[in-house]
Amino acid sequence: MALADVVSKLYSTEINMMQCITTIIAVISVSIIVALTRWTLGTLRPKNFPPGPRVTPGLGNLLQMPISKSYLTFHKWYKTYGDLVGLKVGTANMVIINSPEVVTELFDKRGASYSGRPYNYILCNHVFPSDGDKALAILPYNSYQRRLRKSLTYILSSSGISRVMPILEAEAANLSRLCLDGGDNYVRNLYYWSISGPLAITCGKRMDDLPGDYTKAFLAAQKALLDLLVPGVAPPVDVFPILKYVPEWMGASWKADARKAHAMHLTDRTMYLNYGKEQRDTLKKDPSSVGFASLLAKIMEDMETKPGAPKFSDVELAHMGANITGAAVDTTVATFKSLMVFLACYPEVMRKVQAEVDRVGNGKPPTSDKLDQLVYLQACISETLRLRPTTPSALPHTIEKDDHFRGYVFPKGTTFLINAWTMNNNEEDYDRPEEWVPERFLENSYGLRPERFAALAKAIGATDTTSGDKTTSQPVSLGSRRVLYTFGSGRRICPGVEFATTSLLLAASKLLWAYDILPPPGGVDVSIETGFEDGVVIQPKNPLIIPKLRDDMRKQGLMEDYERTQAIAHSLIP
Ligand code: HEM
Repeated sequence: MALADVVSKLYSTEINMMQCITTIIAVISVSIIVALTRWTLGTLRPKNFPPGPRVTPGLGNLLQMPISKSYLTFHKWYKTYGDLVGLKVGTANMVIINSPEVVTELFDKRGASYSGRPYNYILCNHVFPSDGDKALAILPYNSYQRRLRKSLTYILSSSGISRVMPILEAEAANLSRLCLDGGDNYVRNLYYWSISGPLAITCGKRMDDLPGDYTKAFLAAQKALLDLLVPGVAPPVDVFPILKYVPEWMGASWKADARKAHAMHLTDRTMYLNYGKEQRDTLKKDPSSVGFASLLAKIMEDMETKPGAPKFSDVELAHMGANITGAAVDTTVATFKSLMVFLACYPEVMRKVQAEVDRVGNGKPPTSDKLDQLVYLQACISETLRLRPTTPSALPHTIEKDDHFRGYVFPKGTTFLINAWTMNNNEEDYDRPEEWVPERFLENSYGLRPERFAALAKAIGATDTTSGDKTTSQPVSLGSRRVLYTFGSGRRICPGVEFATTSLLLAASKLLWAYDILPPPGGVDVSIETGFEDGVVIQPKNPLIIPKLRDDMRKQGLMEDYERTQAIAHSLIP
């Protein structure tokens, strides 16, 4: 080949290469422009979407999204925009619901569509990566979620609560005994109490039989998980999916954190499964040796003996036990801490509660069969859940298909938040909503302004039976309106409502029978801005109240109550 031919060939190859590179660059540039344009358009407010703060193209409302005490910002937005506030979180659509009527219409009446959960990439892919390996609270609304939830009725329905009541009572009596340390280990004791009930009823193991540092291990695992949910701490991979691909060595340390959380939770739920199997084996060998079959042992028995019983894999059973405890502990402890702080802050209310528990207990700590007589204490718990709703925005729900409401359009996949904070602070509904006034729940079972309650009752044709003796107010249903929205609503409403309120009533009544609740040395701060933590649940920054024995006779009374209830619990779970 002549030199000229070689040069010309090389030259034309170079031209081809150049053309090729230019084409690739052009294709990449066009793809980036298309992707950016689509992203930017996706961050704009959809047509007929509820009003909300102005969006920034490319970011939506991300710049305005609060990362701390979000409910306070949501409340300001409610005052500007009303019952429904529409937001763009990146390209995702979010609607905040601020009124009970809208919650009823959407979550309750249209529950079949409004019961999904947003997909959380970190939890679903890294912490709980395999199928069936998912906490109930994050499962999509599907047949497995429904089967799992239904199985909980064995311990969480009204009859389930009666079944587990002796165990809950024993754990409440134990909390009173632990407080004989004068409050030195108050927070640790609260966790011990709140873990012990769910643990015993799900897998048939008492806390006393576990290694001494289990509370610590449990809390470390909870923290590892919750840290991955706190905005600002965890990276927003659901908003910017590209962040998923950032390798660990380039700063994506959340991947290591998620692995750690996965390992800790795997150890925990394996423990539940093994204890459940242990109890099932014991029951098989000698059914009379155990008085109470735990949730896991009962499901295993049903799977073995009843042909049509729902089937669960070992992974699913392990999750079931551990998840119940996980969902119960932080919420119950936070509510209890808030209740005690309010009682310490309002000694006159504490005295009224003590008068009630003394009357009901008749010389002893109140027993579980008298809980319905603790009307004033129940009012204090309801008022605490109103003023400091433990989960102020509940958990998000999503819709599977487009929907229309009041002229608005909600595109498929929109996330909805119940803004319990705003509903609980609504001035039209509540007299002096910013104050802790348990008496409002004696006026009527909803704690509403009397005239508001009467108007709502009239509107649905209900009869007010609360007039007369205010200390024995009869619950009057206001149709489908819930007393409070702190536990969410619709088909994903907290299944542990009765368990939580029963545990709180038991523990608080026994504690107040035995102790005065004194404020910590520096006093209590009940201001939401300065006195309460900024986290996944609302709880006091300084919960360290001082339980002071009312008199020495009460020590004897609480010890007798402890021994009596322990003997019963021990006969149920030896
Ligand atoms: C004061 C205590 C508690 C509060 C404030 C609370 C609050 C909530 C809220 C707001 C939800 C989401 C509801 C929704 O999506 O509409 C929820 C879900 C859940 N709660 Fe509770 N909870 C408490 C105690 C408990 C207890 C004691 C248990 C178990 C014994 C429990 C088990 C669950 C479970 C399993 C879910 C997930 C339900 C599902 O996704 O279908 N909770 N809770």
